[in-house]
Amino acid sequence: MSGRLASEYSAWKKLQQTYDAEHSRIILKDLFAQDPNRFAKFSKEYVDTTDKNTTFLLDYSKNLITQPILNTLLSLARQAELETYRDKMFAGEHINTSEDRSVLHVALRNFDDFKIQEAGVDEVGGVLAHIKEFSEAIRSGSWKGYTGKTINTIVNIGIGGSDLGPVMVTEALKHYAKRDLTAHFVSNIDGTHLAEILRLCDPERTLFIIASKTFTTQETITNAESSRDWFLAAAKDKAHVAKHFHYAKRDLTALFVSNIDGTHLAETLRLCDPERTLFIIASKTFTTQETITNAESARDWFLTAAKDKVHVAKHFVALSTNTKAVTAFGIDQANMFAFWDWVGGRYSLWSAIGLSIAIYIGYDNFEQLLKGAHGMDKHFKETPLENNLPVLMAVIGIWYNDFYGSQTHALLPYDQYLHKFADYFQQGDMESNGKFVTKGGQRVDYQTGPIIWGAAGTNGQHSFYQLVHQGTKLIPADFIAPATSHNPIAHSKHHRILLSNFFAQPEALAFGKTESEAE
Ligand SMILES: O=P(O)(O)OC[C@H]1O[C@H](O)[C@H](O)[C@@H](O)[C@@H]1O
Repeated sequence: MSGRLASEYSAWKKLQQTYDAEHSRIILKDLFAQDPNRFAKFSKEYVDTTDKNTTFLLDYSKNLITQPILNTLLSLARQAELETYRDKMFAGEHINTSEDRSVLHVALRNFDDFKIQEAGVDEVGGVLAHIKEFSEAIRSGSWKGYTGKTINTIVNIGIGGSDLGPVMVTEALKHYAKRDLTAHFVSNIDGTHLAEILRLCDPERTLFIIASKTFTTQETITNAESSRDWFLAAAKDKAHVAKHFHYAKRDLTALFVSNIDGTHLAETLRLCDPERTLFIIASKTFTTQETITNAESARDWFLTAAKDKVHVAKHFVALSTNTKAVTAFGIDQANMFAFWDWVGGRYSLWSAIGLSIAIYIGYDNFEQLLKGAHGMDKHFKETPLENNLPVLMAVIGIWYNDFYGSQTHALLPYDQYLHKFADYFQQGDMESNGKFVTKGGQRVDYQTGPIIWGAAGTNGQHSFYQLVHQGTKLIPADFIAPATSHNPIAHSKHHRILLSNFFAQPEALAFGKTESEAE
């Protein structure tokens, strides 16, 4: 971090020597056979310091590491001054030297805990109060559109960080949303997928379409049987398992437009009633071509119905750092939700860019989201590297990317709610690591990060896992651990698939099934 090449540190050289000398002997089943305590040694439970009920397990025992390798990886982090730069970041120093900016997304969810000196940090509370007031007005119906009707649809127009974060979180926290949906698709065997959809269905008005070429696919048939059970609990007589149609009974719908291809906006507007739609123009700079073009088209569409420009104020708000461009667009400054240049686009869901989340799931739930992230910030700031979950995941990632030469890293959450997680984290990781020079301007001679990809795990099993498991060495065969008494979770096909996920992408652990859940 000091500007040197990472490959110049002694720890890097030692890792290279270790890899060259030992990697052919690092076989997972042997590591478990040699050490019955491997799981205990290489797993950590996270307990949120502010909410002891918030816990999760990080199991990194199924990675191709030994204690000496992990120690050397942590030495590398120390030689690169990770702790010093972390502390500088939390102190508000301008560690983004190319733009002379601080990097302070942690200040968006701080709740006055860390003392941070930087212009704008003391304004965060005011913006949150604005988000609370506005989101509650939309949700309660006290905010009325230009004909006096309540808002039932919000359309977020934004791209990159101004789209991916809110899309991911509104999907992940859908359970808490004020909404009803129109057409539903169930694929994941994780019961929450079907359960969430059945919550929206009236058995008297629902049609189930069982789509399966073979009619034997386990996930589909299980879901079909559960749906039939649910239906019969209400309908009683099997004779009724015949004709059922459902109709939209929409409450509050959140839609997202990002692509400049006009069909994205056009298809979205088909679902909107101009009298009851709120457009949220989400752009940090308010100059991004795709977003501004879509915002102008949305305004034209709205004015075709509303006629008078004065009504724009009731139906358009902006999330931006650029007051001048927002007011020039015609949005009332009172309806602008500010943030600051120290928020990177990929971290902006925690800022005013999260307005769509707050409206969709309610401000109190949005605040819980911020507090959960703050708990992890505290852990990252205060925990020694040996026990520091994000640091452990990061250094294991370097081991695979730079020494094993793994070029891609799949994120495969088995929870349907997280089906947008890989899309979101592609930007988080790849935009962060997408550099080719050091802080000192020197060209690097190693990989700075993997290609991030992924999907809901169960769905991936029926599309791309075949190549992962049986293709030409995308993942070395050693990664697929056979069942052993020391490795009890590897006793079924399903568990072997879970294991191989763990080998390739440690971050998935925090979000996917834990070992005990898998059992
Ligand atoms: O929010 P905006 O200013 O419209 O920017 C949208 C996106 O633009 C660029 O691609 C940046 O690299 C991203 O970090 C950003 O999220």
